[in-house]
Amino acid sequence: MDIIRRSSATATFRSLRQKDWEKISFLNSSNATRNIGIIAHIDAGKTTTTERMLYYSGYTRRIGDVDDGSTVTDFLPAERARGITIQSAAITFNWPPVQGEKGSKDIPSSSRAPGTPRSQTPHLVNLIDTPGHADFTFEVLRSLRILDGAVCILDGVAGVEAQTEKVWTQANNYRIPKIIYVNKLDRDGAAFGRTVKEVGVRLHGWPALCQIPWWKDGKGKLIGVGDVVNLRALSWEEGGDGKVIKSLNLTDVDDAFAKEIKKARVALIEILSEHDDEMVEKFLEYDEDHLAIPGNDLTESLRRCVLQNPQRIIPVFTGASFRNLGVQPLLDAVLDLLPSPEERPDPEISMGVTHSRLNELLAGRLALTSSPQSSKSGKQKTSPTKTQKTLPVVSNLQACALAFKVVNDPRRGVLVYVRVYSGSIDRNAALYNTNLSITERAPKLLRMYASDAVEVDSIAAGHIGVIVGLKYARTGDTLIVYSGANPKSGPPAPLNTLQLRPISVPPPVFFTSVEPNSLSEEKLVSDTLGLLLREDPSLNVSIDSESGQTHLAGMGELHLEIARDRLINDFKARATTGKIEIGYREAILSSSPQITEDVNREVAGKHSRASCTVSVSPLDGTEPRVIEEDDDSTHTSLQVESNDLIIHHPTYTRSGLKLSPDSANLPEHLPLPSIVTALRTGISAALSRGPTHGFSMHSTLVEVHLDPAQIHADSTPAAISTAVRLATQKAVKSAAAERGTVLMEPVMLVAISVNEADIGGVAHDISAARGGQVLSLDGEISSPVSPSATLTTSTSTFPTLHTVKEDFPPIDPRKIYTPPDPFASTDGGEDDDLIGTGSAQRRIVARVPLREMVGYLKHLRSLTGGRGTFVMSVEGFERMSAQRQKAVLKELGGGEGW
Ligand SMILES: Nc1nc2c(ncn2[C@@H]2O[C@H](COP(=O)(O)OP(=O)(O)OP(=O)(O)O)[C@@H](O)[C@H]2O)c(=O)[nH]1
Repeated sequence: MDIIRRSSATATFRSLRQKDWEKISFLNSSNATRNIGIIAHIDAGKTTTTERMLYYSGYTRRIGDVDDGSTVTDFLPAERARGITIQSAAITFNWPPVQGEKGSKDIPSSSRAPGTPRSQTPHLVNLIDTPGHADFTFEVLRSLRILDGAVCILDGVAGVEAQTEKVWTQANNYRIPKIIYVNKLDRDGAAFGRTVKEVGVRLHGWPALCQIPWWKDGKGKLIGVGDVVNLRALSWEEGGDGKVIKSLNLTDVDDAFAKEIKKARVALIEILSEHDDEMVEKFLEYDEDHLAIPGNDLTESLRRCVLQNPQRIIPVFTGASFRNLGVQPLLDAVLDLLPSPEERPDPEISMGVTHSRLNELLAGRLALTSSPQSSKSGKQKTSPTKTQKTLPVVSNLQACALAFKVVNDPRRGVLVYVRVYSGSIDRNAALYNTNLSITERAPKLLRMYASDAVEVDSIAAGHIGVIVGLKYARTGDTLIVYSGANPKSGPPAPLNTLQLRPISVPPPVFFTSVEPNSLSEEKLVSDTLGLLLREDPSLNVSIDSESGQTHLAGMGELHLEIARDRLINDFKARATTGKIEIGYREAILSSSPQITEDVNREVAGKHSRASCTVSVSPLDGTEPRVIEEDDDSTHTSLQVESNDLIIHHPTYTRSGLKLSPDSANLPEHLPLPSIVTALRTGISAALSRGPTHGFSMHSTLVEVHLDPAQIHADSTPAAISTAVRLATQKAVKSAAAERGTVLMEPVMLVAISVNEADIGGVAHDISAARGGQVLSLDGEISSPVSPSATLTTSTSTFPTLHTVKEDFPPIDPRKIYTPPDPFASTDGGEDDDLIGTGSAQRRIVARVPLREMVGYLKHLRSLTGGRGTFVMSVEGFERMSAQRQKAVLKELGGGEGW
């Protein structure tokens, strides 16, 4: 029997000083780095597992506990109070632990002996802990896009839950290699086998069991795991901190367990051979002896399979983090099986209408292809390639990074977490923000260990770090360093529009009012709201032009509750917030004539004037959302939330060139891009309040006809915004006077998991009592979206529910090997049948108006004896019937608006 001590015994990671860090230079190489996320259903044990990772890697001296609020990663007061993770915490540690302090000779070498796994040499792990609650899906998404790999934690009692499926699908969309950790196997009712079969059926991949649970005498007490890859058993001392692991040969464990490990080994080789030719060769090389192939060959084969796209093999590990059992081998698996930044696909970029890949750009091989878009006339046009001739020197592009998270730290100020994709960001570098078109300096750079930090001089490609001192950068912004750029005007076009993997922000569906308690509080409240928006772009702040009231809108009730908590408890803003309500939208039904509005007035002692001509018309949901354009187009199209905006500038190209020497000039201080920004601001304000009920406008096409003669030498952006706002308001009113407006309501795509016995009652309740439309039972979409529905915004965050079948053919659970479950009431065969037919647990997918889903969890629980769960995301907005509209208006106060 061997004792394995894969945890820090002497030095803590934190105790390494800056100069020691520099000495461990291999840790800075990106192939010794893992940027990993932990994804799972709420309460599966992400935070509990992360705390153990920090402890075993030597970063913490005691294990934090979710239940007594002492964890490192859930560090927001609101998170600690609720025991859930709200904000992704990015933390860095190394694994296996660096044992030497002060850069001594104890620091191991980076070189790996042939035939040994990667986990034998120290790596730098950047771990992103993502929230599990559905309201924070956006938070999960923006973390996902910077990850190179993910560990998906499952609750071994509950199995694969609805939220897990959703996040898994999202991770598939980003092509993120994943491994699974089945947690909580110490609990009564733990069902490893059933969970593994659910992985196959619901996550559409073949589970490759790298470990199986070791139950004492085959009964329900978990004492360790069987290591299928290395043919050994690992045990942890009961009640200990888990640092010491005993490794036993198969001859030293009871026969039944040894036999099961061998059975699992055969199954593992079989499944790998189906997906990896090299494994077939190994199998033949070792005379078709499943037990003779060395463990490291299996690890290499697993790695190749995990990196395949699409990923069909899902390595499975197991344990009980709360009992300090199973976490170190999981960390080894992160290094052994998940990719380094260098092994990831070239990141997607966009520059204006061009879509390409970052390394293509850097290598000067930019393929300038536009995303397929159609014109309003429906005609397809081939993509332009003209930008090539104007492409500036790319070798001056010294760094390209994505700000994936902004956090206001009470001690350090605003922290901007970045993932660097190329080059390196050095201290004091001038960062050009391509979303905001501004340059900011990066005065201080940090590497974060949850709430602790080490200052560094630079953050290199492949790494995650923090920039302190940026005043404007927001979550989701792309930051570039371009040598020789003028700090005012930024890098040359089109590099100044370079964006890394942009994600679309779903429309907020709930809102609340925020009222400062006194005039003197107004500034703090507005600054704090500004900061909340920098942190979380899925929040939205608007000011009702009539009542002057501030509205804070978000994705869900919990989302807004947390924002409210942050505002009042964390930032100590003195404000009163209203009830959380559904954010309906208002739409016009007919078009307006062209309306011109002149502004000619004194503002702050300065004379300013501008005119604008605007018309509006309804979008009926069948119109394409974006019209094709290139730098030579004589219009600019933009989207203002769910409304389209087209600015016609017949005498100028989109890039600001005058088409004929005879056409009127634009004033020098107002180039076309500044005018477009001013127009957008004014139109956005006008559309934030509908003419009849005061809800913001939806499905409106606003067309501005820009005549340079209307922009004068004394015009200002503010005057242009005001003129266009007034003109749009008048145009909307005129359209509403013709045929009125209609209310639109958010409609959710809902996935409900229930037991077989409850399916009829729940489906009936959805369609009869809640006006929902059942789309599928068990993931089979019976009918697409209702043809009568006016869905003008499709924002579903799990659209692949519709495509799962074609991407991944169904997996027959009878073909998945699993060891017996100690708590199983039926034998394995019957259980297989249950899972295969979906009789064990059924899933209903439906479209339901959000209004009918408020308080649904409680109702579902009562319908299903507490067993039903559901997830939902916004699918779009739909016009309401006259009857529903009447009911809603009555509820809101007699149809007089608010
Ligand atoms: N019995 C048992 N309980 C566990 C285990 N792991 C976690 N728990 C408990 O499960 C609950 C949820 O654990 P968390 O670690 O907060 O789960 P999470 O996935 O981070 O949850 P969110 O942050 O809300 O997304 C806590 O009460 C933990 O103590 C385990 O291995 N065994």
